[in-house]
Amino acid sequence: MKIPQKLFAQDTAAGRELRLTGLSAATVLFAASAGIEGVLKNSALLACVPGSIAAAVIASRSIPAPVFRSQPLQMGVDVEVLPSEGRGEGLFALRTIEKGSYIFDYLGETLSQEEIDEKYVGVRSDSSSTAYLLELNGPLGLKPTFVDAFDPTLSNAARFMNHGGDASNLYKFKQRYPTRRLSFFAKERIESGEELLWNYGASYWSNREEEIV
Ligand SMILES: C[S@@+](CC[C@H](N)C(=O)[O-])C[C@H]1O[C@@H](n2cnc3c(N)ncnc32)[C@H](O)[C@@H]1O
Repeated sequence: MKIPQKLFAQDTAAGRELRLTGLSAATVLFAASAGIEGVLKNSALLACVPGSIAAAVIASRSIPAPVFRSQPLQMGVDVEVLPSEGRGEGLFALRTIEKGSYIFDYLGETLSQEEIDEKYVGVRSDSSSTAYLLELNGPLGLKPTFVDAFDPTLSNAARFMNHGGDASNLYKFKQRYPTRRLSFFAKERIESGEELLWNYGASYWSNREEEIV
Protein backbone atom coordinates (compact mmCIF):
# COMPACT_ATOMS: atom_id res chain seq x y z
CA MET A 1 0.00 0.00 0.00
CA LYS A 2 1.33 3.41 -0.96
CA ILE A 3 1.78 5.78 1.98
CA PRO A 4 2.19 9.48 1.16
CA GLN A 5 5.29 11.12 2.59
CA LYS A 6 3.66 14.49 3.10
CA LEU A 7 0.19 15.08 4.33
CA PHE A 8 -1.55 18.39 4.61
CA ALA A 9 -4.66 18.41 6.67
CA GLN A 10 -6.98 20.80 8.33
CA ASP A 11 -6.99 20.79 12.10
CA THR A 12 -10.63 20.66 13.09
CA ALA A 13 -10.19 22.51 16.37
CA ALA A 14 -7.77 25.26 15.48
CA GLY A 15 -8.37 25.44 11.74
CA ARG A 16 -4.65 25.52 11.11
CA GLU A 17 -2.76 23.57 8.55
CA LEU A 18 -0.80 20.67 9.82
CA ARG A 19 2.08 19.15 7.92
CA LEU A 20 3.16 15.62 8.58
CA THR A 21 6.30 14.41 6.93
CA GLY A 22 8.31 11.29 6.62
CA LEU A 23 5.75 8.82 7.87
CA SER A 24 6.71 5.21 7.42
CA ALA A 25 4.13 2.65 6.41
CA ALA A 26 4.63 0.90 9.76
CA THR A 27 4.00 4.13 11.68
CA VAL A 28 0.84 4.82 9.74
CA LEU A 29 -0.42 1.26 10.21
CA PHE A 30 0.33 1.33 13.94
CA ALA A 31 -1.19 4.75 14.53
CA ALA A 32 -4.25 4.15 12.37
CA SER A 33 -5.08 0.82 13.93
CA ALA A 34 -4.41 1.89 17.52
CA GLY A 35 -5.92 5.36 17.10
CA ILE A 36 -2.76 6.94 18.47
CA GLU A 37 -2.17 10.57 17.79
CA GLY A 38 0.74 12.82 18.39
CA VAL A 39 2.69 10.81 15.85
CA LEU A 40 -0.10 11.31 13.37
CA LYS A 41 -3.01 13.63 13.95
CA ASN A 42 -5.45 10.77 13.91
CA SER A 43 -6.85 8.10 11.67
CA ALA A 44 -9.70 10.37 10.61
CA LEU A 45 -7.18 12.81 9.22
CA LEU A 46 -5.68 10.10 7.09
CA ALA A 47 -9.11 9.28 5.79
CA CYS A 48 -8.61 12.37 3.62
CA VAL A 49 -5.88 10.48 1.79
CA PRO A 50 -7.34 8.06 -0.74
CA GLY A 51 -5.89 4.61 -0.34
CA SER A 52 -4.56 5.24 3.17
CA ILE A 53 -4.89 2.53 5.77
CA ALA A 54 -7.08 4.82 7.88
CA ALA A 55 -9.45 5.19 4.94
CA ALA A 56 -9.69 1.42 4.89
CA VAL A 57 -10.24 1.36 8.65
CA ILE A 58 -13.03 3.91 8.34
CA ALA A 59 -14.55 2.09 5.37
CA SER A 60 -14.52 -1.15 7.32
CA ARG A 61 -16.44 0.56 10.15
CA SER A 62 -19.07 1.66 7.60
CA ILE A 63 -18.87 5.29 8.67
CA PRO A 64 -18.30 8.14 6.23
CA ALA A 65 -14.90 9.79 6.09
CA PRO A 66 -15.20 13.03 8.07
CA VAL A 67 -15.45 16.30 6.19
CA PHE A 68 -13.17 18.64 8.07
CA ARG A 69 -14.34 22.13 8.88
CA SER A 70 -13.00 24.44 11.50
CA GLN A 71 -16.33 25.86 12.67
CA PRO A 72 -18.70 23.92 14.89
CA LEU A 73 -22.45 24.14 14.21
CA GLN A 74 -24.01 27.19 15.82
CA MET A 75 -27.01 27.24 18.13
CA GLY A 76 -29.86 29.24 16.58
CA VAL A 77 -28.27 29.11 13.12
CA ASP A 78 -27.64 25.42 12.40
CA VAL A 79 -29.33 23.73 15.37
CA GLU A 80 -31.94 24.50 18.02
CA VAL A 81 -33.11 22.95 21.29
CA LEU A 82 -36.70 21.67 21.37
CA PRO A 83 -38.65 19.17 23.47
CA SER A 84 -38.00 15.60 22.35
CA GLU A 85 -40.80 13.21 23.22
CA GLY A 86 -39.90 11.07 26.23
CA ARG A 87 -36.30 12.30 26.22
CA GLY A 88 -36.51 15.75 27.81
CA GLU A 89 -35.00 18.33 25.49
CA GLY A 90 -33.15 17.46 22.31
CA LEU A 91 -31.12 19.07 19.53
CA PHE A 92 -32.75 19.57 16.12
CA ALA A 93 -31.35 20.65 12.75
CA LEU A 94 -32.33 24.08 11.43
CA ARG A 95 -30.90 23.26 7.99
CA THR A 96 -29.70 20.31 5.97
CA ILE A 97 -26.46 18.89 7.35
CA GLU A 98 -24.45 16.93 4.82
CA LYS A 99 -23.18 13.43 5.49
CA GLY A 100 -19.69 13.51 7.01
CA SER A 101 -20.05 17.07 8.35
CA TYR A 102 -18.22 18.03 11.52
CA ILE A 103 -20.90 18.84 14.10
CA PHE A 104 -18.98 20.01 17.19
CA ASP A 105 -16.99 18.76 20.13
CA TYR A 106 -18.62 17.68 23.37
CA LEU A 107 -17.57 20.46 25.75
CA GLY A 108 -17.58 20.49 29.53
CA GLU A 109 -15.34 20.13 32.55
CA THR A 110 -12.52 17.62 32.08
CA LEU A 111 -12.32 15.56 35.26
CA SER A 112 -10.36 12.58 36.51
CA GLN A 113 -12.07 9.59 38.11
CA GLU A 114 -11.04 10.92 41.55
CA GLU A 115 -12.57 14.34 40.80
CA ILE A 116 -15.80 12.69 39.62
CA ASP A 117 -15.97 10.60 42.80
CA GLU A 118 -15.51 13.74 44.89
CA LYS A 119 -17.97 15.84 42.91
CA TYR A 120 -20.70 13.21 42.95
CA VAL A 121 -20.11 11.65 46.36
CA GLY A 122 -23.39 10.13 47.59
CA VAL A 123 -25.09 10.67 44.21
CA ARG A 124 -26.72 7.61 42.62
CA SER A 125 -25.18 6.45 39.34
CA ASP A 126 -28.56 6.80 37.60
CA SER A 127 -29.00 10.39 38.81
CA SER A 128 -29.77 13.10 36.25
CA SER A 129 -26.74 15.04 37.47
CA THR A 130 -24.37 12.32 36.19
CA ALA A 131 -26.27 12.02 32.88
CA TYR A 132 -23.86 14.37 31.08
CA LEU A 133 -20.64 12.46 31.77
CA LEU A 134 -18.78 11.03 28.80
CA GLU A 135 -15.52 9.11 28.91
CA LEU A 136 -12.62 10.81 27.22
CA ASN A 137 -9.80 8.33 27.76
CA GLY A 138 -8.36 6.23 25.00
CA PRO A 139 -7.90 2.51 24.43
CA LEU A 140 -4.40 2.43 25.85
CA GLY A 141 -5.10 1.87 29.53
CA LEU A 142 -4.46 5.52 30.32
CA LYS A 143 -5.93 6.94 33.50
CA PRO A 144 -9.62 7.53 32.81
CA THR A 145 -10.75 11.09 32.26
CA PHE A 146 -14.26 12.35 31.62
CA VAL A 147 -16.02 15.34 30.12
CA ASP A 148 -18.86 16.53 32.32
CA ALA A 149 -21.40 18.74 30.51
CA PHE A 150 -23.79 19.00 33.46
CA ASP A 151 -23.18 22.74 33.86
CA PRO A 152 -24.61 24.47 30.74
CA THR A 153 -22.34 27.49 31.28
CA LEU A 154 -19.29 25.25 30.80
CA SER A 155 -20.74 23.25 27.91
CA ASN A 156 -22.31 23.69 24.48
CA ALA A 157 -25.19 22.41 22.34
CA ALA A 158 -23.68 18.91 22.43
CA ARG A 159 -25.11 18.34 25.91
CA PHE A 160 -28.62 18.26 24.40
CA MET A 161 -27.97 15.42 21.96
CA ASN A 162 -30.08 12.40 22.84
CA HIS A 163 -29.50 8.69 22.32
CA GLY A 164 -30.87 7.27 19.07
CA GLY A 165 -29.63 3.69 19.30
CA ASP A 166 -29.35 2.08 15.86
CA ALA A 167 -31.33 4.96 14.35
CA SER A 168 -28.60 7.47 15.25
CA ASN A 169 -27.51 9.94 12.57
CA LEU A 170 -24.26 11.03 14.29
CA TYR A 171 -21.14 9.26 15.43
CA LYS A 172 -18.59 10.18 18.05
CA PHE A 173 -14.88 10.28 17.35
CA LYS A 174 -12.27 10.41 20.11
CA GLN A 175 -9.55 12.79 18.97
CA ARG A 176 -6.27 13.02 20.81
CA TYR A 177 -4.32 15.67 18.95
CA PRO A 178 -3.63 18.52 19.54
CA THR A 179 -5.87 18.02 22.60
CA ARG A 180 -7.97 15.11 23.74
CA ARG A 181 -11.58 15.73 22.79
CA LEU A 182 -14.80 14.10 21.68
CA SER A 183 -15.90 15.21 18.23
CA PHE A 184 -19.16 14.42 16.48
CA PHE A 185 -19.77 13.92 12.76
CA ALA A 186 -22.89 13.29 10.66
CA LYS A 187 -23.21 9.61 9.77
CA GLU A 188 -25.74 10.46 7.07
CA ARG A 189 -27.46 13.47 5.50
CA ILE A 190 -29.66 15.12 8.15
CA GLU A 191 -32.69 17.06 6.98
CA SER A 192 -33.90 20.32 8.51
CA GLY A 193 -36.18 19.53 11.48
CA GLU A 194 -34.59 16.15 12.24
CA GLU A 195 -33.27 15.45 15.72
CA LEU A 196 -29.51 14.92 16.06
CA LEU A 197 -28.98 11.56 17.77
CA TRP A 198 -26.00 9.39 18.61
CA ASN A 199 -25.64 5.99 20.16
CA TYR A 200 -24.64 6.41 23.83
CA GLY A 201 -23.62 2.74 24.03
CA ALA A 202 -24.60 0.01 26.45
CA SER A 203 -22.41 1.13 29.34
CA TYR A 204 -24.16 4.52 29.55
CA TRP A 205 -27.51 2.77 29.97
CA SER A 206 -26.39 0.01 32.34
CA ASN A 207 -28.16 1.67 35.30
CA ARG A 208 -30.79 3.58 33.33
CA GLU A 209 -32.10 1.06 30.82
CA GLU A 210 -35.74 1.54 31.74
CA GLU A 211 -35.48 5.22 30.70
CA ILE A 212 -34.76 4.52 27.01
CA VAL A 213 -37.42 5.63 24.51
C1 LIG B 1 -26.85 14.21 27.81
S1 LIG B 1 -28.51 14.27 28.33
C2 LIG B 1 -29.35 14.67 26.82
C3 LIG B 1 -30.17 15.93 26.95
C4 LIG B 1 -31.40 15.77 27.82
N1 LIG B 1 -32.47 15.16 27.06
C5 LIG B 1 -31.84 17.10 28.39
O1 LIG B 1 -33.02 17.43 28.33
O2 LIG B 1 -30.98 17.84 28.94
C6 LIG B 1 -28.83 12.56 28.55
C7 LIG B 1 -30.18 12.29 29.19
O3 LIG B 1 -31.24 12.54 28.25
C8 LIG B 1 -32.24 11.55 28.35
N2 LIG B 1 -32.24 10.74 27.11
C9 LIG B 1 -31.38 10.80 26.10
N3 LIG B 1 -31.71 9.93 25.13
C10 LIG B 1 -32.80 9.28 25.55
C11 LIG B 1 -33.61 8.25 25.02
N4 LIG B 1 -33.38 7.69 23.83
N5 LIG B 1 -34.65 7.82 25.75
C12 LIG B 1 -34.93 8.37 26.95
N6 LIG B 1 -34.22 9.35 27.52
C13 LIG B 1 -33.16 9.81 26.83
C14 LIG B 1 -31.87 10.68 29.54
O4 LIG B 1 -32.46 11.23 30.69
C15 LIG B 1 -30.36 10.83 29.57
O5 LIG B 1 -29.83 10.53 30.85
